[in-house]
Amino acid sequence: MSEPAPSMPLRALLARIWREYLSSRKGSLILSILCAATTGLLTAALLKLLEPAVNGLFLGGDQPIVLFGRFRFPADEALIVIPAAILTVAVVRTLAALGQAALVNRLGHTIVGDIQIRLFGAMIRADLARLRSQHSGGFVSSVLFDANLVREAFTSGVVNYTQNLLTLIAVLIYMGIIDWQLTMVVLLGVPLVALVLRRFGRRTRKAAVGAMAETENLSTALMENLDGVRLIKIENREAAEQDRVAEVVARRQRHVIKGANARAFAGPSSDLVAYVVVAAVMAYAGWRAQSGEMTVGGFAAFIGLLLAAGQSLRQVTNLATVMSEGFTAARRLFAALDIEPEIREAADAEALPSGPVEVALDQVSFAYAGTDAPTLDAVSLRVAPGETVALVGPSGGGKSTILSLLPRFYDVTAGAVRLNGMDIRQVRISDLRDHIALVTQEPFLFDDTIAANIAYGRPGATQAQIEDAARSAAAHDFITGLPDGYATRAGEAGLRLSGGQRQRIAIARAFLKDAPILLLDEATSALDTESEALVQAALERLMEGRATLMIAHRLSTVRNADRIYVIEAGRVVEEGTHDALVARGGLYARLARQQSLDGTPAVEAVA
Ligand SMILES: Nc1ncnc2c1ncn2[C@@H]1O[C@H](COP(=O)(O)OP(=O)(O)OP(=O)(O)O)[C@@H](O)[C@H]1O
Repeated sequence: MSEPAPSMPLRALLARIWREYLSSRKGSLILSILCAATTGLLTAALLKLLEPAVNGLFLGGDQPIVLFGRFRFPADEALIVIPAAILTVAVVRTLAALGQAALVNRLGHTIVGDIQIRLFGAMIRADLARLRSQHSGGFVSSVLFDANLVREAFTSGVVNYTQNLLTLIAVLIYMGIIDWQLTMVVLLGVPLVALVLRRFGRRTRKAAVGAMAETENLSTALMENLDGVRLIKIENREAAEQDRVAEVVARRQRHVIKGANARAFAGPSSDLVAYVVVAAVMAYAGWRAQSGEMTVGGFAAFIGLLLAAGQSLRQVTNLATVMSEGFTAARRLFAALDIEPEIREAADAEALPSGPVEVALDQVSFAYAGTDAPTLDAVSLRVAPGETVALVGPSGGGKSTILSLLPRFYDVTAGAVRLNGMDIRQVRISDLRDHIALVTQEPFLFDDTIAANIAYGRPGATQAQIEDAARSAAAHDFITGLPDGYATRAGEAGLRLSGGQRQRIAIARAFLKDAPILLLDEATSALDTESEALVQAALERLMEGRATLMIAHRLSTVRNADRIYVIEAGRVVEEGTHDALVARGGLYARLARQQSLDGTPAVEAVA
């Protein structure tokens, strides 16, 4: 495992980026760096041509023209040779620049795609506990924004950096060739420019960190508002929510503006220093030209090169800030990618053979992370194949928690959940989940066709199998009445489907999955009486032959259960059939009386 990403030193960070994202694309990367290097060197070469151009074209004379210190031409060919040389260098430079752009764009965007896919993979495989503790806005802003910052840093950043750094080096070398003493004067100005830019660079980085955090807050606020839109409307809180979002936008803006200003001010400030250097060079060069130690062409080329040096230095420092933004984003991304799920498959996990399954909780205790008191305390229960077992009891007692332990959404803290006697931590996770169908109070439908929603757990199912499942779930008739039947998109229809219809689609999904264990989490409690009757009948067909564990608040739905466990404050306080528990006169009998199931009139409803 790599070291924790947020504190990862730069070298380790670069090594990891190289290993995971760049090494497999070595070819493209090297080619783009070569193109960048060519562009950089030829930019300097174009400026260097100013020297023979001015000397050969304007000052004339019989001196032969020397290009790049080695190609000699007679003086009378100057009018042809110099433009031809400029054109040749310019064309090659343009081709290299185009190649660089195309390669960098492709490389960069493939890397972004890679990061986004990995982030999504990490998110969807993360423990439920972690997903619950973090708002989805954070994941969204990582996937959409942070990944792009990394792209900027490691493609355009690295490649443009190389280009400008090489231009800078080549320009300084050419300057040195023209006049080394003058070049020394220039070099005195470099640390000054670097100092100015560093100062602004630090401000940019700080702003980037702040902006990233606020981008996360903004996506969280947006998603929260969309999720809670009904509540917002019913409470007339639109304006208040807009103000809340405006605050986040303003906070983010402050960071973004600070960063943009730091970046924008860095240029002109370093330009000022550069012009001070140019002024000094002018004075010194003029003095040297007067004493005949420098040609006019040399002087012109020198000034051209000097301006180019300033430009490249500015770019290099600008890119340094882009890269540091990228590093910050990469550290955040790696930190997110590095969190290992705690629910892991044992190395020697075994397959779970298909067929009927007996479920048993054996002295199970459980505490949610970060809570002191255990949520479940030594709970034991069992469900044989074909049996229906109900969990009832006061709100917050731990019934839903028991259901979450079966598919290993959470792992027990003590005791064991067993299937046919096998501890579920010794079973392959995919096998375990293949054996369980879950129907909840508010079934989730994807924005896909009704058919695809039913077949979600069995992607290879045929249309006939899907329709069979829908018939068993009493859903076929209403589905065929939809505009496009089974091909109707649930996203569009989702809003039109009633709670009972959505529930029956979920039941059809469970029929098709045909798992031996069925978990029902208040599957009928959100329905009206008529829908409830339809759904209840479908559920009863679904329960046949399976080990069913159901939670119900309305005791009318559990009176036919083979066994009822009454859960209070994380413990099983009573166990038995409806009649036996009513006769016992304990908590269940009290709940039954409140719901007038024992023949006496209702006193109060149970929450
Ligand atoms: N993700 C979680 N993190 C921390 N505590 C939790 C979490 N989920 C539930 N709890 C706590 O665990 C206890 C049991 O909750 P659980 O949802 O299992 O009860 P329940 O019997 O199903 O309640 P209800 O009938 O109201 O659905 C409650 O005190 C609840 O606050």
